[in-house]
Amino acid sequence: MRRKLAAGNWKMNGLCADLAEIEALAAAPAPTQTDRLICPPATLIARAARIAPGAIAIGGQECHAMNAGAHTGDISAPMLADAGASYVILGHSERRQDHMESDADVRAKARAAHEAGLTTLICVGETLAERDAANTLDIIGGQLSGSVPDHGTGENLVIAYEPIWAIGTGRTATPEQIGEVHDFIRARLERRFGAGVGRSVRLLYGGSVKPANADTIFAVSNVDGALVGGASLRAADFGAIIAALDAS
Ligand SMILES: O=C(CO)COP(=O)(O)O
Repeated sequence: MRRKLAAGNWKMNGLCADLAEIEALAAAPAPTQTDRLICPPATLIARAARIAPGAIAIGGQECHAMNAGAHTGDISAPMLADAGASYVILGHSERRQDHMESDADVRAKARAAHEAGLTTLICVGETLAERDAANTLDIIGGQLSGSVPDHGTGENLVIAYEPIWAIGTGRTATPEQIGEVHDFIRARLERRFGAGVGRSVRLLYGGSVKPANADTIFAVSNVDGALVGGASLRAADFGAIIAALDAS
């Protein structure tokens, strides 16, 4: 059985004082079937990783495809691992848009991350125009084949479906929309990697997940957890989402 995963993406939010939110999560009763992950800004990774090792995993939000070199401002996968991260988010739509990251870039970064021992959380998702043109599954299929490296395993690969129109908008995809895409991703992974690996990769939904809609989302087939933005910044909200996932 796949363990559930509640992942928080703090994006460009969080100062040292906000580490108290991770401390508050760590002080709450631990879920039994759910892994917890926080991806704070890179400046906080090393300190965050010392708060609750083994209980709350810490991840980066991006890494470079090279391990070291003349790349001012970038962070490599071995650096993330060295700071205490065990996961990294790759191919988030904000990175694809703001930094023009292509599927090939994401794939190269994922390869470097796996070599550094990190679990990659690879994001895919369509724009509203693509959905309205009935291209959603084609777009997701293309992003999966382009972004996910061949050597992924059930242990080091997580896929997050984040419809771009649902991120930070308060507009959540319907259970039918989420189910259709998650079933499609599962089928694609099984076809490409075989049933063993394909069935063990965890699939997360992301896009305006809140305590109020968590139960509905976690009841959808092939939803193994959530990648949460805004509602992961406060322990009270993220804790409620974790509890809903653990009980689902
Ligand atoms: O992009 C997201 C997580 O990676 C979702 O963000 P929100 O939960 O703020 O919509």
